[in-house]
Amino acid sequence: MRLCFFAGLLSCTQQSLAQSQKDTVIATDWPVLTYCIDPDWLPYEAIEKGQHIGMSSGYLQRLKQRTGLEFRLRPTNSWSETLQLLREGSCDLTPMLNQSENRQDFLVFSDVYLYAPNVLVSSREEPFLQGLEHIGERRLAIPKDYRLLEYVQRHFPALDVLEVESEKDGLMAVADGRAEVFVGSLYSVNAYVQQQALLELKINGWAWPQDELRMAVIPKHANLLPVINDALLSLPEADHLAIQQQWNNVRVIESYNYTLTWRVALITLVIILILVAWNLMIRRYSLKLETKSNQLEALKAELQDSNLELEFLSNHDPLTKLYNRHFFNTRMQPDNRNTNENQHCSLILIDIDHFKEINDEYGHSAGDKVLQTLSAVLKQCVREQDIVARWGGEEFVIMSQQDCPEDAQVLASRIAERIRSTSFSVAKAVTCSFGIACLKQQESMISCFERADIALYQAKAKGRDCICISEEHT
Ligand SMILES: Nc1nc2c(ncn2[C@@H]2O[C@H](COP(=O)(O)OP(=O)(O)OP(=O)(O)O)[C@@H](O)[C@H]2O)c(=O)[nH]1
Repeated sequence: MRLCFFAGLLSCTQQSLAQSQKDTVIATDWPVLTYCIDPDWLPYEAIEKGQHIGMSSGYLQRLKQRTGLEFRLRPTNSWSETLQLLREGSCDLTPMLNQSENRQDFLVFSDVYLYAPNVLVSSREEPFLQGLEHIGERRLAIPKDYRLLEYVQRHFPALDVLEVESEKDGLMAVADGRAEVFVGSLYSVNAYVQQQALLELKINGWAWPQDELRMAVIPKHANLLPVINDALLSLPEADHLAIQQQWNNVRVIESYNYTLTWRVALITLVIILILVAWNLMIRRYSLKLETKSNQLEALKAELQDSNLELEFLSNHDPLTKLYNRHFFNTRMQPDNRNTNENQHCSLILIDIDHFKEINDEYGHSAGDKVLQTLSAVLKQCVREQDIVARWGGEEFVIMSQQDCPEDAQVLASRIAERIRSTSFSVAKAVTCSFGIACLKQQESMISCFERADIALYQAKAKGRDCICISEEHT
C-alpha cells in the first residue's frame, strides 16, 4: 500500500512576481516591526524553541537584506492569538497569510508572493472526492480563523464543519474519527503526516481555493507595502527555490502494509511448527517402533535359541549329550528310514558291568562322570553316519550301517578296547557287555532290537566284558 504525496515546486512564481529586478533602496530609519506568526504551520512557519522557522523566516530575512527593515518576533501560542494581536494593533506584521474579507478589516496586504494548493485528507477507506462540493454528509475539519473556514461558511454553508485548533489537530481529528475529511495546505499536511506517521490517512482530492500567501501589516504601516512589494517581487527565482528546498520537504512516502506479511509469516511459522511437531511425533513413533522391533528381534532370537535348546533337549540326553531314547525310537520307525539304511544295518547294545557297585562305592556323581566319559568314548569310536544314543540308565545303543556282523563286531571290539585303555574317574576297572544284532530283510527294527537285547543278556550271562552276536542273522 502506498500513501503518496505528490507535489511539484511551490507555485510561488505562477504569476510573474519577479518582473521587477530593480534594486530596493535600503533605508535605515524604518521602525522595528513586531511580527507574529502561526506557531505551528510547517513548512510555512512555526516557532521552535522561541525561534522563527519555516519558509516565512527565509522571506523575512531576504526582506530585511533588501530593505533594511528590522523585524522582531512576538511569539504566540496559536494562529487565533496571532490574529487577535494583529486585530488589536499589538503586532505590526505577519509574513504569510491569505487575504480575506474579515482580515481586510484590520490588515493591509502585500501582493501574492507564494501560491500553494489545498487538499482534502481522509482515511484510506473513503472514496476519492473531487473537491469541497463532493464532501456531502461527511464532517469536515477546518482550523479556526483560517481563510478556508470563511470560504466554506460562505460557499458551502450546509457542510458539517468541525472547527479545530490547528492543521495538526484537524489531521488528528480525521485519524481518530472525530471528522471524516480535513482541508488544509498540501505542504503542511504532508509535513504533519510524515511527522506523526499518520499512514492511515490519504490525500483525497484538491480543494479550491488554493492558498495565495501575502505579507500583511496593520493599517498604520500601510506606507511600507510598496517597499515590501518591491523587495518580494524583485526576489530572484533562485532565492524562492532555496527557501522552498530548505523547508518544503515534500516527498513520496512509501509505506508498506506489513499486516499481510505478518499474517503470511505467522501462518508459515504455524505450518512450520506443525510440520516440526509432526516430524518429531513421527520420529518419536519410529523410535518407539524401532525399539519395539529390536525387542521383537531379540525375543525372536531368544525364542529361536529356546526352540533350538528345546529341540536339543527333546532329542538328547542332558547328562551325556548323546541322542536319547525318544530320538532313537523315532529313527527306528520305518517311515523315518530309507532303503539304504536298512541294508547292512546293525544294532549294538552296550551295558556297563556292575555299574551299581560304582555308584555305591564312589557315589552317584562319580557314576555320572563314568557315564559321560563312556559316552565320549562311544562318540569317538563311531563314524559320523552312525547313531549313538543313551537307551537308559547305564545302557547305550549304536545303530551302524556296515557289514554285519563282521564290521559291527570289529566296532564293538574297538570300543571295548578303548574302554579298557580309558582312565575313568573311579579306581575300579570299567567294562561293558555288548549285544549285536544284524537287521534282517523284512525285519522290523524292534525285532532286531529285541534280538540285540537278548545277545546282550547272553553276554552278561557269559560273565560280562564280552560281545555276543544274535545268531539269527542271515
Ligand atoms: N550315577 C548314575 N547311576 C545311574 C543312572 N541311571 C541308572 N543308574 C544306576 O545304574 C545302576 C544299574 O544297576 P543294575 O541294573 O543293577 O545293573 P548293574 O549294577 O550294572 O549290573 P549288571 O548290569 O547286571 O552288570 C543302578 O544302581 C542305577 O541307580 C544315572 O544317570 N547316573
